[in-house]
Amino acid sequence: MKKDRGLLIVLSGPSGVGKGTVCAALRNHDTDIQYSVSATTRNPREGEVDGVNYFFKPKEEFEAMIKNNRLLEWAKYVDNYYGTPRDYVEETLAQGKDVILEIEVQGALQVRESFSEGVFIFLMPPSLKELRSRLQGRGTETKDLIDSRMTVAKEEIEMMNKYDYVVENDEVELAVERIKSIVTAEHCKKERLIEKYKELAEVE
Ligand SMILES: Nc1ncnc2c1ncn2[C@@H]1O[C@H](COP(=O)(O)OP(=O)(O)OP(=O)(O)O)[C@@H](O)[C@H]1O
Ligand SMILES: Nc1nc2c(ncn2[C@@H]2O[C@H](COP(=O)(O)O)[C@@H](O)[C@H]2O)c(=O)[nH]1
Repeated sequence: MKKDRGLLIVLSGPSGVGKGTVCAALRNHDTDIQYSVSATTRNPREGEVDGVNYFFKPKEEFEAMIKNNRLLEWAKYVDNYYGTPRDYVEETLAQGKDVILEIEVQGALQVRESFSEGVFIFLMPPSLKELRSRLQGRGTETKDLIDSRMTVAKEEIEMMNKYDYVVENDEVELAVERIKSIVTAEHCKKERLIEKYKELAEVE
């Protein structure tokens, strides 16, 4: 029997809302979701590992990836490039496995053009004050960079109506449960199942 394609899940939300934290918690649940590793030109943070957190690339190499169509989407975000390697996503979906992309809004809108059947989730902070406090608490950016990220955050929040679902990340485990429920519901959508059960509907 032909294997169904996996579901493409796009998780966006302002920097510091907790996308990485929620995805890390989701990995502790038995979901079989695969995680795409992005490429970026930004410098690694303390503890980040090349090939695990990101593929860290020099600008020229990233631009070559764009030119050679090796990215499913890419965007410039606060002075650095970020992008999703195409092959991993396409191969994993073709194997019937779900893939999650943790990306900002410009990239998500590009993905929407080629994967309209994907599920697009926007993670929301309880408030802007809490968002700033999470960014400050993470301690990975200077005050100026936090200000730049907060400016982009407000623009991104204005785009939440472009998404299929909005999930508040008030508590990590609650956000994880909400995302798991969305994924389960998407798997039960009739558009995904009509083809699979077509034969059962035929009269004997
Ligand atoms: N529900 C939550 N309550 C309190 N703190 C949280 C919550 N979720 C995440 N955090 C904290 O907020 C900070 C930012 O989280 P995280 O790095 O996961 O955000 P992000 O959205 O992935 O950011 P970026 O887009 O910059 O990669 C971290 O210090 C994390 O521990
Ligand atoms: N369009 C894309 N955005 C991405 C990708 N990988 C990460 N991101 C987003 O960039 C910002 C900043 O990330 P940080 O690690 O420097 O804090 C954040 O919103 C990420 O979600 C990608 O492949 N494409």
